[in-house]
Amino acid sequence: MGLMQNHSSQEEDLLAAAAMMSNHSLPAVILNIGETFVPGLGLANRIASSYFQIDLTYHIVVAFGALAIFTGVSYVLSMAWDWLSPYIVATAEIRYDDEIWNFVMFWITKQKFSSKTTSFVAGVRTSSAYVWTGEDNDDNMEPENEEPEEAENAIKNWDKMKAINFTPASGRHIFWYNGRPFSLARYRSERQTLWSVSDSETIYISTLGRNTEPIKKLLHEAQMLYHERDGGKTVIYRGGRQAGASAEDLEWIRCLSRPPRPMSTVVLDQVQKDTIVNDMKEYLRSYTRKWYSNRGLPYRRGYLFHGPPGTGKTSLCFALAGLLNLRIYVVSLNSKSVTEDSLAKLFSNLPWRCIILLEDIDSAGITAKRIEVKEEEEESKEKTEAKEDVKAPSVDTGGANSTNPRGITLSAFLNIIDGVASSEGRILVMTTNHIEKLDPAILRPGRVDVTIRFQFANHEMTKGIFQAIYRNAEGEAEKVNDKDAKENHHKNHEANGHTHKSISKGEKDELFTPLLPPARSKYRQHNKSEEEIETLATKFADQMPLSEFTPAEIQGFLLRHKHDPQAAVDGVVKFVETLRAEKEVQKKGIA
Ligand SMILES: Nc1ncnc2c1ncn2[C@@H]1O[C@H](COP(=O)(O)OP(=O)(O)OP(=O)(O)O)[C@@H](O)[C@H]1O
Repeated sequence: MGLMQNHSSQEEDLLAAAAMMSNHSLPAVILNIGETFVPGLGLANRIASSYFQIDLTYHIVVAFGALAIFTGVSYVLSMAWDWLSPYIVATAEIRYDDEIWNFVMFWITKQKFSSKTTSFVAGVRTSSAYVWTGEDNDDNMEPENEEPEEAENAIKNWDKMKAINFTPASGRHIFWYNGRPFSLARYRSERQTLWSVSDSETIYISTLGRNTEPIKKLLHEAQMLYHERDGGKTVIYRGGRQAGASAEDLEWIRCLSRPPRPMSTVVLDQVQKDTIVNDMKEYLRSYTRKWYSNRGLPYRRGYLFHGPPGTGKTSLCFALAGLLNLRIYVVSLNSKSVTEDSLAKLFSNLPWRCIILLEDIDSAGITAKRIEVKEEEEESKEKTEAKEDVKAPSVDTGGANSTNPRGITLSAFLNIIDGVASSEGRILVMTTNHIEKLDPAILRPGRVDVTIRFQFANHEMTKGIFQAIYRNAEGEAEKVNDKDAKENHHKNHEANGHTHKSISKGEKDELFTPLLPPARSKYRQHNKSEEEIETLATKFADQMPLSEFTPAEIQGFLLRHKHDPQAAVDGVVKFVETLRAEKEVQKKGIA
C-alpha cells in the first residue's frame, strides 16, 4: 500500500513538473513578460485563442523580433554613417555663440522648406541670445500713413505686431538648394559656465559629396542676405556681455540698425563739417592705405570730439558712419564692465574698416595725468587708511566722478588704442566733455589727428536746428490741402492755449503739453512753406540767448511742438525762462 501511495505521489509530482514546464515554455515566458508591461495581455490572449483561434504570443514574438532587428540595423547604420560620413558628405557646424548662427537662422526663415515642415519652432526672433541682433524687424512693421486711431492701436499692440518666424524643429531635415540635397540638423543642449546654465544649440548643415564649396556658398548667401536686410542702414554694435559670461567678458553685440542720419541734420560750423568729412573720405581711399604702408606708418586715424553734453558729438559720429557706409562700434569707458582686459579684447576683435566710438574718455584712470597718478594714488592710500579706522568702505581709486570703479590706466589705454592688437583701417572717434582733463599723450598726432569742438548753440545753430526739425523730409506731406486737418490743426492750437500773437500767462505746463494728433495723420505736417519756416526760424533764434543752451535742449523743446512751428516761436520766451529757472535749481542742488 505504502509503495502504491509512493508511486501515485511521484506521478503527481511529475505532472506538476510537466505543468510547470509547459507554463515556462517560450510563449508563456513572453506572455508573462508582456503581461508585466501590458496588464490584461494574458486574458486577451486567452480570448483571442478561444474565439478567433489566434495565438497572440506568436505575433508578440514576431513584433519583438522585428523591433530588435530594426534597432540593431539602425545602430549599425548609424555607426556606419558616423564612420563613413566624413568620406561621403561635407558638414559645417554652426555654433550658437557665433554671429554666423544668426545669418543661418535668418536664411532658414526665408527658405520655402521652413514653411513646409510640419514640425517647426515658431518665434519672434531668430537671433542667438549670445549674439543679440536687436529686434530691428520692427522697423518694417510700422504702417505708413496710419490713421490716428490705428496708430494708437499699433502702439497698444506693439508686441503683437512682431513678425513670427518659423524654423524647422530640432532633428534632421532634408532640403534642396541649388539643385543639391542638403541636410539641416538642429540639436539643443545646455551651455554650462561657471556662473550659469543656459540653453544652447548647434546646427549642422551637410551635403552629399566631399566638396565643401556648396556649403560655403550657402553660408555666404546667408551672410549676404542677413546684411542686405540692413540695406543702407547704419549698424551699431556695442561692447556688451554675452548671456552667461562674466561681467568683464565683453563682446561686440549688434544692438541696432537704423536709417543713416543725414549730415544736414547735424548742426555744426560748415568748415568743421567739411574738414572732417573730407579727412575721413581721404583716409578711406585705397591709395591712402598704400601711402601709409609705403612709409611704414600704421594705417589708423583718430578724431576727438569735445564739448558739453548734448552738443552733437555722437550725432556727428552717426552721421559720418551713414555717409561713409561704415559700422559703428561703441564703448563707453564709464561702463563698469569696461576694464583694461575687456577693452583690449574688444579692440582685438574689430573688423577691417569701421568707426570705433570711445565715449567719455575723460573717465576714471585715463584722466589722471601721469604725474598726478602717483599723487592721487598716495592721496587715496591715505584716505583709505583714514577711513579704515572708522570702518568705512574702501575708496574708489578710479577717480572722483567715475562710475567705473576700476577704470583704465592711461598707459593701458594708450597701449590698447595703438597697440598691435588694435586693427588697422579703423577710424577712432573719442568723445569727451572735459578736454582739459586729458593727458597730452592722448592728444598727440597719430592718436588724435583732427579735433572738433562742439559748443552751446549760437544764433546760426539755433536757426539750423529749427529748420532741421520743421523741414518736410522726403515722403512727408508738404502741403496741407485737407480741410479737416487744417481745422484740427487750429483746434489743437487753441486747445493748448496758443494764439498766434501771444501765449497766455501762468500756464507753464502748456509748454510741455503735446498736441493732439490732427484728424488725418497723412497730413500731420505743418502747412508752412520753406520760406515761412526760415522766417520763423529767424524769429525763434532772435529770441534765444546766445551760447547758453545746448542743441539737445533746444531740440527737446521743439519736439514738443513738432507739428506746429508757430507754437514753438510763441513759446520760446517762456521756454527760456523755465529752462533758466530749472538750471538754477540744479546748480543750487549740486552746490
Ligand atoms: N549739433 C547738433 N545738431 C543737431 N542735433 C543735435 C546737435 N547737438 C545735439 N543734437 C541733438 O541732441 C541729442 C543729443 O545729441 P548727442 O547725443 O549727439 O550729444 P553728445 O554731444 O554726444 O552728448 P553726450 O556728451 O552726452 O554724449 C540728439 O538727439 C541730437 O539730435
